[in-house]
Amino acid sequence: MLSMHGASVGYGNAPAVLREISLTVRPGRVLALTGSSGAGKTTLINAMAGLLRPRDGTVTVDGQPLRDRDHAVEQRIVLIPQDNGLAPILTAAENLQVALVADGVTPPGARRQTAAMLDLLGLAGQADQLVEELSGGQQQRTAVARGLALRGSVLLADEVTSELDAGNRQRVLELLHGEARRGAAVVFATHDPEVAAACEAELHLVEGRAEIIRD
Ligand SMILES: Nc1ncnc2c1ncn2[C@@H]1O[C@H](COP(=O)(O)OP(=O)(O)OP(=O)(O)O)[C@@H](O)[C@H]1O
Repeated sequence: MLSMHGASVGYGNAPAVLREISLTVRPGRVLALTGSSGAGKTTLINAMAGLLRPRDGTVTVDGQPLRDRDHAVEQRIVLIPQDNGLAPILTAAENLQVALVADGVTPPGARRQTAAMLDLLGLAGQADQLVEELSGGQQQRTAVARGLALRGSVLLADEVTSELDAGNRQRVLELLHGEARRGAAVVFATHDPEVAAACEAELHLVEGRAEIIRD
């Protein structure tokens, strides 16, 4: 269980972007994180991913303070970042295989799981293409495929449908809900009100504070 208690998060000496944030990310649910551009969605996701340490308050995972990104990875907190985080000079398939092997999957197992996951995202034909040669939406789906393949206990998805057409957006949304049904706690930052409305819970960021819209 990932929780924040009274957390303030910011960069350098600038005033905090987020103040007194308290939330719990529950297994089995998709929490939509909404707010206008610059409201702090990525900042909040990065704090939950262990990439940013709160100035005040705490981020805890199963009751233990989250130390850093390595600790988050150990706790199976998977991040699909806004800029996709893929290695551009590897193929789509290699990006998944490298992540799976690093996670302890055998190479043949990683190849099988990669093929199945890329197929699920409609990318079977792009498996052997370099990421830098894929379209923005194909890269975004590759990043989603990699994030899903890692089967996290917490899945943090930062604006992962922004470049997708309606059909693929729906497909990714269904897959994120599928992760929740598997038992993961899913957090999904989005600008899209329709996408947010399809999530069980919603947290809206405004002026550095978090308002619970649905819980
Ligand atoms: N690395 C950084 N250094 C300093 N300030 C930053 C950094 N990253 C973000 N910020 C600032 O933090 C605030 C929140 O940014 P953030 O990216 O979290 O918003 P967001 O809600 O994810 O926006 P968007 O929807 O446009 O992606 C902004 O004012 C931004 O300028």
